[in-house]
Amino acid sequence: MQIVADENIPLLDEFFAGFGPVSRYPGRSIDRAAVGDAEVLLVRSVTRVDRALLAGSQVRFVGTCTIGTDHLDLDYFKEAGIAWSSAPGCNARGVVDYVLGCLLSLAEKTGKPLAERRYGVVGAGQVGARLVQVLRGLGWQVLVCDPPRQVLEGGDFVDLPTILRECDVISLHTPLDDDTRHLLGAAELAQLSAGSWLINASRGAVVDNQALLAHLRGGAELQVALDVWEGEPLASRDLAQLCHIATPHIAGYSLDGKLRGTAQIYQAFCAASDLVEQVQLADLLPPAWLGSIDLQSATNPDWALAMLCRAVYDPRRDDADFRRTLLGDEAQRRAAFDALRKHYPPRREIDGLHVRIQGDAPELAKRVRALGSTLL
Ligand SMILES: NC(=O)C1=CN([C@@H]2O[C@H](COP(=O)(O)OP(=O)(O)OC[C@H]3O[C@@H](n4cnc5c(N)ncnc54)[C@H](O)[C@@H]3O)[C@@H](O)[C@H]2O)C=CC1
Ligand SMILES: O=C(O)C(=O)[C@H](O)COP(=O)(O)O
Repeated sequence: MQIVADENIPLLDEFFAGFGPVSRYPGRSIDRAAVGDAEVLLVRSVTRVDRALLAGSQVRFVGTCTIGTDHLDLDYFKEAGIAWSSAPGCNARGVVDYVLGCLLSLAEKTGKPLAERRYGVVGAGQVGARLVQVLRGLGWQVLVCDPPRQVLEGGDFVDLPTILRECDVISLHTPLDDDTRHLLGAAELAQLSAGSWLINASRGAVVDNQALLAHLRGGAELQVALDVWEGEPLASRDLAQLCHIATPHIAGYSLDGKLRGTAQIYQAFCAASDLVEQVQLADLLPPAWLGSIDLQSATNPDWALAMLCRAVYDPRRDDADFRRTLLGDEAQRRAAFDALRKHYPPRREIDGLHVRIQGDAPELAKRVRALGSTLL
């Protein structure tokens, strides 16, 4: 069985070489010629997989080692009888860690205490629901907008206009589809109150980038963190320069998340092919890099929160790396966007931390638990 795969999928050999030869290509170069006689196609988010790519091919299974599926033509897969799988939730924690890092940085820039903000999470699936759990665990006020879940479950959801009106921090975590394309356009941006913060780590086109640029150029009092861009790998330089945090679509790039993505596709492929799984992610995942962290009971809880998050991940490093690439011409900027992603340094996840508190410190313990870290 021949397998064609994006070269940026980690652990390809460990999980897939047992099934047949694996040919690797840059994701944006996977075309009909590359697919050739392959029966299995393994991609990331940058390969559009549709009729144009697959019609007449031997491909019977498509796996995307990502959460998002907007690059897949699922209607065509159904029509053509092609089995497929994404990797739901694989890198959700990485995105939560990214948002936490953005919040810490925004709080420092603006001097606004995080506990006094009201958070609006738009899209409460694998990423959004985890984020809500962390924010509420910290004792912060959170409103949640998720119309599909609201229809199914009822419960404590609000609509988008309420989020725009009542929240001063908005974090977007919807898929990209016909309903969410430009979910935030000029009209919605105009409803944000002065001093708001906007974070988008979903897909670029969930926010109308031109409208956002015009809004910021018009002097809006809005702080923005963008990980995703319309037109990737070419991000708007003008927009990036007006953002407080600008990164090249790496929010979910934790090492654990990437490896989980491959493992989930392997599991889905085995299930679709009636094969018994032979490889376990637990045997391949490196051990935690930080031993336990000891905190004294007198430690300032807010300092501890920032220290624990940043001990694992700080998006300001990714922002700095990305910002240095913005001066190039368009071809250089496209290449740099992909290169930063291809050579992304490994990072772990905040909930992998083990923290010991010396003495009784309920506020400290609350923060450690809220982060999902283990309290020893
Ligand atoms: N920047 C990055 O590195 C990453 C980005 N993503 C993006 O984040 C998106 C969300 O990821 P997950 O939470 O894992 O997906 P998910 O599918 O688990 O959850 C999405 C949620 O959005 C809700 N939703 C759908 N339409 C909505 C609307 N119009 N308004 C509000 N909510 C709506 C759904 O009901 C669902 O609960 C992915 O589709 C992907 O595009 C995911 C991982 C990493
Ligand atoms: O999982 C998703 O969805 C994402 O957005 C991934 O972080 C995208 O990673 P690549 O597939 O673009 O490497």
